[in-house]
Amino acid sequence: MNITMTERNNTINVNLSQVSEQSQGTAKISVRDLNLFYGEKQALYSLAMDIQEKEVTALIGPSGCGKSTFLRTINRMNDLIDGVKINGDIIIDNENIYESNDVIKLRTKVGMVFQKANLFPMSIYDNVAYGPRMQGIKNKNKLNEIVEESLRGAAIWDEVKDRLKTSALGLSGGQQQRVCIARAIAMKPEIILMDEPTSALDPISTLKVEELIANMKKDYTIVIVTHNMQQAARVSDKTAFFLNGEIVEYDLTDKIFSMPKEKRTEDYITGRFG
Ligand SMILES: Nc1ncnc2c1ncn2[C@@H]1O[C@H](COP(=O)(O)OP(=O)(O)OP(=O)(O)O)[C@@H](O)[C@H]1O
Repeated sequence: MNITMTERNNTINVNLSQVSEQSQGTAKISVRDLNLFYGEKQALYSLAMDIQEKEVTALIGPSGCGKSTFLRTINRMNDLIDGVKINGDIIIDNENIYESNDVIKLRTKVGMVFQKANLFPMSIYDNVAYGPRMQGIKNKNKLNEIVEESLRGAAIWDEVKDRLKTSALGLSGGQQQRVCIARAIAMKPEIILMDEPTSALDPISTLKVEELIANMKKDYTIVIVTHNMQQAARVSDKTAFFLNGEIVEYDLTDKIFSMPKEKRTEDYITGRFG
């Protein structure tokens, strides 16, 4: 850590009082004084937030403000980038993920869905069964069960059940994205990170994915980056507004969109910049 204990305790006290207003349910993810540097360039500044269990939390803000960078810290995807330095804490279920070396376990618990569907050039079935097979599950009936359950969970079973053995790349973009969600679900995660999951989709597919997200929150804690403010308003319980690597405001989505406390939030959501 780059900061002394005294400074650090002060920071934590300030941050805890900031987040206490937002905390209502159980925090699944607690972020404390999180800073991230790409080489010399700082991209995240002293972030603090509690993300509640089985809620949808949206991250909004203009391009380059650090939303995706922050999202990737939650399953340590930034560790794969050269020259990244991170300090501060992310606590998931009472465990500081940056103090544990079990990144595989973390990424099983914290699944991710990307902007563009990134299915493997293999069948729909094999795409969804890929992760469970890598975890050592070989039993055919068990795999069948996981594949069906995951595709149902991603609201795409009925559309693909008769073509499970055909190439996943033959599906439409919206269907591929729901198979990506099924692939994430197949790993039985508790948290699902979504980085602009509908930005490459048409409006109808977007609505399907949004409905899916709304249904999924009974089972999962979801954190979603979106550029689409209507989408944040439609799908999320809480919204964090990012600007220049900082969280300007984090609150109930209804409040952020109807009565933001900060002028900068208001300017952004009313389209004055970004
Ligand atoms: N791999 C990287 N190496 C160096 N700098 C990076 C890297 N990835 C992101 N950055 C920088 O970090 C800052 C935050 O980027 P990030 O992609 O997290 O923002 P964002 O809010 O998700 O943007 P967008 O909405 O455009 O996706 C930007 O200045 C970006 O240029």
